[in-house]
Amino acid sequence: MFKYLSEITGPQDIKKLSSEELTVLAYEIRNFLVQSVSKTGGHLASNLGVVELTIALHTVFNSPQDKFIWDVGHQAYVHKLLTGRMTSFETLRQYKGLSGFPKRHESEHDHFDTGHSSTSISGAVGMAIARDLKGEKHDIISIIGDGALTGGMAFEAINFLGHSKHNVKIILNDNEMSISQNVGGMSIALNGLRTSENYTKLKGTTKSRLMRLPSLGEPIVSLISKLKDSFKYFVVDGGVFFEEIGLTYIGPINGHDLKSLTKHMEMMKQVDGPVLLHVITQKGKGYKFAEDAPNKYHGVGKFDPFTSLGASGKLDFSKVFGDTLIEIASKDSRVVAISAAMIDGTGLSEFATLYPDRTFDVAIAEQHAVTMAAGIALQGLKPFVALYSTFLQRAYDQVVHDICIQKAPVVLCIDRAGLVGNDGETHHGVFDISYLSHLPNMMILSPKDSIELNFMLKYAANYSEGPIAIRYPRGGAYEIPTRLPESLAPEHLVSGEKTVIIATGKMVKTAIEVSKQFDHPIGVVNLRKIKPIDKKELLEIIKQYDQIITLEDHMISGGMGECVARVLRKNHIDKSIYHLGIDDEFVEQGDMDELLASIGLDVKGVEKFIREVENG
Ligand SMILES: Cc1ncc(C[n+]2csc(CCOP(=O)(O)OP(=O)(O)O)c2C)c(N)n1
Ligand SMILES: CC(=O)[C@@H](O)[C@H](O)COP(=O)(O)O
Ligand SMILES: [Mg+2]
Repeated sequence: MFKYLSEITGPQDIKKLSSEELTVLAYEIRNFLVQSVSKTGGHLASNLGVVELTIALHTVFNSPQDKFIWDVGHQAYVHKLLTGRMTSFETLRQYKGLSGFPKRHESEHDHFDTGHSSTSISGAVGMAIARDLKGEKHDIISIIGDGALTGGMAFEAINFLGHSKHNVKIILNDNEMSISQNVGGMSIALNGLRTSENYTKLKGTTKSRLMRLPSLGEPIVSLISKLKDSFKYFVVDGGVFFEEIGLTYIGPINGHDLKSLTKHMEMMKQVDGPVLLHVITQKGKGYKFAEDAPNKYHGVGKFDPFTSLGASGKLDFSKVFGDTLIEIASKDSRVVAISAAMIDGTGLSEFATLYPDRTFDVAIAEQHAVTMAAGIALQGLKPFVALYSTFLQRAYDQVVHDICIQKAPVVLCIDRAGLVGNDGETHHGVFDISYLSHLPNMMILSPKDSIELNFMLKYAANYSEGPIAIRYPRGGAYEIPTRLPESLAPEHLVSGEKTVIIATGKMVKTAIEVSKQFDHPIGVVNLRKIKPIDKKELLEIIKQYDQIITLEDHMISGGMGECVARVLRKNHIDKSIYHLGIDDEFVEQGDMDELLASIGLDVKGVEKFIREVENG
């Protein structure tokens, strides 16, 4: 069915194909991607946009000697297909299956693991330094999107590269999209290049323009070094920003024109120094539904390829957050929302429509988001910063230095806390309690269900003593039928004997299920305020038990359990305490239930553990 694609075992097979055959290959790849991702879920739209770009890379460069670094890495599916991994696609993002991101352990063609944005240029510069010191000769190519280019790290790397002058190639894949519309001054500047008269003309005349260039190889090298100043305006009078900072700029070029891509990549190959090729692509290219709504097809679950994805409409914790914030903001004009390129994912879309002047999407700039929130808070407004747990890792120092030390009353709304599932180790939010709980002035809340999340957000809106972090999980929201929350003190949900489980967040639900598996009652406590722990109330509850099991989908080290153990130690309570959570390992990808089972945090695993403890 896939005449050319099925025959590709590695880049050497692509190099044998004629330009006509490569065009058919591109068509087959798009077909394959839509069919395959519709069965597994995955990052579709970005990959549809880089089909020709990736074919051209593998035609011009020699992987694995030449090394590609894919920024974020969610767009590396085509690269995986062209490097012998086609048959693994049925396991994409599944437990033990093909990763949705580049993985060094997966292939000799993957050289740098990614998942978080804006790391590729720094990684490439590092590899170039090593190459040069070792006296090796090969190319290192960072492929970075216009969204990822908004991240501070990318600027830091370009700043360094502009003066270090290492031979690093950067392909800027500009599709005008982050997950949603890309935002920011850089995005406006790129738009200037895209819409420049020369590029508009060039789109139709690439061929004739290129014909006027000298043939590739030595002549172009000398042309570049002799005519550096005119070369920088080679295609359009643009790219000045990159040029002034010290990079050679080529572009913009049409990223769906294979011939043009190949010629310009050959050209950039000749440049001995930092060079950026600006490629214009369309996110979702070739699949109408994704072209029309690239944000909906950025990351998808399983879908029917013949019908459009419906609006999800499902009530997840992000939606509970967004809806509650709208309710709060309607009564409190101090409330503003901040997102770092994740308006949709964090449930802020509706808020942004209702309150455009009070919504700030700062692009992929978590550090800036946090410090900006401190500035807003210290001037008497109430910023709610919605970030995924894993991406807040970027802004650790800003949380310490700008929020905690100044006691800025910022609300950190930490979405995707705990395991996230198929994105795997780069995306699990399993470190936030550790990196927040040791910070003076920080309060950490962790709702057991959607009712508690609503309650905590309202509590945070009225709290002005300092920062509050509220962590909640990825996925469907639910309510556990208990009393409505009146306070944040530990909640003794199930009374038991001998053994009590102290759980937090979504693991409270698991603990309740576990307690039902026993003939004798097992106690359950909902520790919804992790820091500071209301020790009087907690000690009062646990005095009736002999042993304590703490349960969290977070690292054990620095996690909730260790916070509880510290309270016991400080108060000279000598009871057995066991911690269930994630041990000293990165948890891989997979469906959530599978992952929880694999690390013993499902109902069965916790039950087994308690039986072992109880039976000595
Ligand atoms: C530090 C960080 N923040 C947020 C994200 C979430 N994220 C993943 S892809 C993406 C958009 C990237 O846009 P771009 O680089 O232009 O690639 P495209 O999807 O357009 O191909 C975002 C915000 C991330 N991976 N890393
Ligand atoms: C690649 C990336 O970082 C995001 O696209 C991420 O995969 C989104 O995760 P959610 O599906 O949880 O929003
Ligand atoms: Mg983009």
